Amino acid sequence: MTVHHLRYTIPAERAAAFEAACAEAASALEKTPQFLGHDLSRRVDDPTRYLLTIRWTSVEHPPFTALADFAGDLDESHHWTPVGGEPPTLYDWAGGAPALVRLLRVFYDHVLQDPLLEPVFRGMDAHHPDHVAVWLGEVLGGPADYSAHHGGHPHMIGRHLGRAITEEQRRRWVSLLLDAADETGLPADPEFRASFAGYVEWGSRLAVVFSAPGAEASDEPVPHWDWVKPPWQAS
Ligand code: HEM
Repeated sequence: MTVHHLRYTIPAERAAAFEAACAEAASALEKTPQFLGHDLSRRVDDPTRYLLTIRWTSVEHPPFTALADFAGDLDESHHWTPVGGEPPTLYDWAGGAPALVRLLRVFYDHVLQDPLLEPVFRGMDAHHPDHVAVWLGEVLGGPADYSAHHGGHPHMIGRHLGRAITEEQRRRWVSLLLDAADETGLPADPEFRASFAGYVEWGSRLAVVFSAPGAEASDEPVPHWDWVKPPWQAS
């Protein structure tokens, strides 16, 4: 990960346009796999000074075309790298693609034996477990292969539309996945599991929302999930 700091001096009369351009740039960049997030701050003692912080996967990233009008207001633009090296992603910590494929295959074996979930997944695509492993890998900071080869977020959402998943089914899905994490030996440290369970809870609730009558597909990018409390900060 690279942290990109950009400092701007923007006169008060252009502040609203600048903030709007930053928001527009960020929403365009969210669709690119290199973008991990951003923050825009204003200096407490001088509101004409802005600090735009962008987290990228690497120094190779798309330009800020939406901010071209403010190029002359840019005081400084530098890339920063974390001291002590790159922190591991959740994907690396989990054991990468082999660990996720193992997890999802065991999980869907159990799903197909579960009376509540079997009807939902009856006749599912034989590649479904591996596709969900690719999805999960991208969410947890691994390669952006679901976006590149599997239709990205719109495809994933599309697979849930109209399924009317119940809360009881969602809970069972989550519970079986966490059981499979134990069964396949996913790291059991509290920090990893809290982060993993957090995503599964969030994602499964969105699956319910998108499966409800009247829900529509969206073209948002695949979400990125990060450590809730990194192990290197745990006391
Ligand atoms: C974090 C939660 C979830 C994630 C990350 C997830 C992920 C995915 C993905 C990536 C696909 C598309 C796979 C492909 O590209 O072929 C998919 C399809 C599907 N999901 Fe989910 N899902 C979640 C929750 C749920 C829940 C709670 C249910 C129901 C209880 C569900 C039911 C389905 C079904 C039935 C399909 C279509 C399977 C097929 O016929 O191929 N999902 N899911």
